[in-house]
Amino acid sequence: MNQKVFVITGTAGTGKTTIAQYLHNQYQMPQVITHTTRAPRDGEVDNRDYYFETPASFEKNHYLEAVEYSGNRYGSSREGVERAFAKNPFVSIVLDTKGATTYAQVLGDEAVIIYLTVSNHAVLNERLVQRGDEQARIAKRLASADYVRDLVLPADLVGVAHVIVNDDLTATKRKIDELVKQVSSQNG
Ligand SMILES: Nc1ncnc2c1ncn2[C@@H]1O[C@H](COP(=O)(O)OP(=O)(O)OP(=O)(O)O)[C@@H](O)[C@H]1O
Ligand SMILES: Nc1nc2c(ncn2[C@@H]2O[C@H](COP(=O)(O)O)[C@@H](O)[C@H]2O)c(=O)[nH]1
Repeated sequence: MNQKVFVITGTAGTGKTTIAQYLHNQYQMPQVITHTTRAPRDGEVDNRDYYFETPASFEKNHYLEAVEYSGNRYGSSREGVERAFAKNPFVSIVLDTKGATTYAQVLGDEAVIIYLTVSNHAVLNERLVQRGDEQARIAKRLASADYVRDLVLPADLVGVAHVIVNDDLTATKRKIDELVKQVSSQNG
């Protein structure tokens, strides 16, 4: 079976992590763990949610792509991708739209890009509050140029990304099921 990486992208609160967890629970797809210099949120665990790095340790990995997002560094290392592929031919990764664009360019058909969005952007703030994020962090995130950029599908991903409006989680999961079925059936 050919390898595929399901790249889940979209702005903050659109449900990227939720869908990566669904792909893991429903389809046993491991998530590529990426590296970040941001501090862990409550409940986040090193080596599971991220490889949490210092600015110095961040430099030591071999990145397929790396970005700065809302004042912190993030990167997906070749080592992290290989670790996930060692477990399963289908894996997922959660990236900002800049990283998703790089994956589409570098991996071509091996990357299945999913762009999540919502009908009303106002719900994103509410979702981050419900998730338990600190108000100051939410305000910084929503004011960042990266958050605003990711509210719109980048031109390079038009016609490439599968766009899913995640207003209703049950409906979103059904669309993900259809996509996994389609990719599996085309993957001799
Ligand atoms: N369709 C939905 N309706 C209501 N709440 C949702 C929906 N999808 C996800 N959520 C909730 O919204 C919150 C944000 O979701 P999640 O953490 O998956 O977003 P994210 O895109 O990974 O955000 P970030 O980029 O900030 O990490 C979570 O509490 C999640 O349970
Ligand atoms: N281009 C990359 N983007 C990444 C990577 N790891 C995570 N992310 C994205 O960063 C933002 C912020 O994440 P958060 O956990 O602080 O909310 C979000 O869009 C993630 O998808 C990466 O390695 N490369």
